[in-house]
Amino acid sequence: MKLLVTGGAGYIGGVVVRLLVDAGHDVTVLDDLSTGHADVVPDGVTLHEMSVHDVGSVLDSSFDGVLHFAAKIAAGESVQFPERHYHTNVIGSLALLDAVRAARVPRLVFSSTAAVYGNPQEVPITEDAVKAPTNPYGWTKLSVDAAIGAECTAHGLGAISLRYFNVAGAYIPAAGDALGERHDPETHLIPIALDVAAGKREKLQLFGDDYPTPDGTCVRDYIHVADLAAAHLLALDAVEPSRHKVYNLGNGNGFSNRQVVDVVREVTGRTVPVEMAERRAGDPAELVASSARAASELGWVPQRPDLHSIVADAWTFYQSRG
Ligand SMILES: NC(=O)c1ccc[n+]([C@@H]2O[C@H](COP(=O)([O-])OP(=O)(O)OC[C@H]3O[C@@H](n4cnc5c(N)ncnc54)[C@H](O)[C@@H]3O)[C@@H](O)[C@H]2O)c1
Ligand SMILES: O=c1ccn([C@@H]2O[C@H](COP(=O)(O)OP(=O)(O)O[C@H]3O[C@H](CO)[C@@H](O)[C@H](O)[C@H]3O)[C@@H](O)[C@H]2O)c(=O)[nH]1
Repeated sequence: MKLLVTGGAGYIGGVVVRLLVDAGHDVTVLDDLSTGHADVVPDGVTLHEMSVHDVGSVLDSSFDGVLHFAAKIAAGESVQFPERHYHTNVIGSLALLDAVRAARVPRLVFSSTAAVYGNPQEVPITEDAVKAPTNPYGWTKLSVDAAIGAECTAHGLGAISLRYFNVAGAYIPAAGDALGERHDPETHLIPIALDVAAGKREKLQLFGDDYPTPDGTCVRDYIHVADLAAAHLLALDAVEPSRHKVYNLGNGNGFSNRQVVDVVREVTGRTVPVEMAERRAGDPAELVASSARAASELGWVPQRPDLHSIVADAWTFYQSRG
């Protein structure tokens, strides 16, 4: 298939691009490089360095599908600067839908998120659970999911929203460069804890220990970036015209922030000094996925569900970067 990948120079999009190219697809990347890196895009893949707001100048009827990763991603930032998230995630995605409609592109795979659920009434969270985001980031993704659903009904688009839980680890291929998280500034728990383990930061601040969880810190479900990326290829094949399908992607195992730090200590063999800090505004207490629907309908089976292997791959990548 001829595919456009927005955000394909980013952490997750970059791994998906690699898998798509390996599977023989003809891939084009659109990315403004605001958080991504041009060197992630493989040789032979065209990179349009531009904003998703201008995607109409790139997309034409020769494309068979779009995978839409380009977004602002940090939930905490979205509380402080909601306008950034609405501008990129909502207005940018609406520009994409306009371009998809104009060019009659038949397939869309969208990066949605566990953040659409907010504080769940039950865990694990199924796709039918109540959606009550606790931060603007989650609201932007929920509103785009709704816009995509309406687009499919009205105009025949076939789309899949993949609701990722916490993506972590690195893609370590047998040949070629490894791909991992390179956000600047970094906001995610695991790469920050690795920075501390490596001595690049003095200590890790843990945001809140008074949540209604077993040890008081937030609980998340970590999914290996390579497992997550594999789901996108399955999704491309599962798209059906005029339908919008939604799948949660996680391992179904919750780890508290303290437990994550313990795993980082075990994997690295280093000390990770921790300092308790205030809650980070907008954080839900617990996000753990039921991915039963993705298993039964997409045939998706994570190959690296163990948090130790996820952190070990992140650490291998971290060390490879010196
Ligand atoms: N990382 C996670 O744990 C996680 C979890 C759930 C959902 N997601 C979603 O997955 C997607 C990818 O996340 P990621 O972790 O790879 O983040 P990332 O920041 O590494 O990648 C996002 C990419 O989009 C690009 N981009 C941002 N704004 C753009 C714009 N206006 N126009 C064009 N390109 C733009 C960036 O340069 C970057 O390359 C996002 O949509 C995010 O919301 C991520
Ligand atoms: O220095 C830090 C960084 C994070 N945390 C905590 O660690 C947990 C996980 O935070 P983080 O790694 O920032 O991820 P989330 O805020 O859970 O969000 C990620 O996972 C969501 C899906 O669950 C995605 O939608 C988001 O895009 C992605 O950033 C939260 O309780 C944070 O408060 C700390 O305590 N200290």
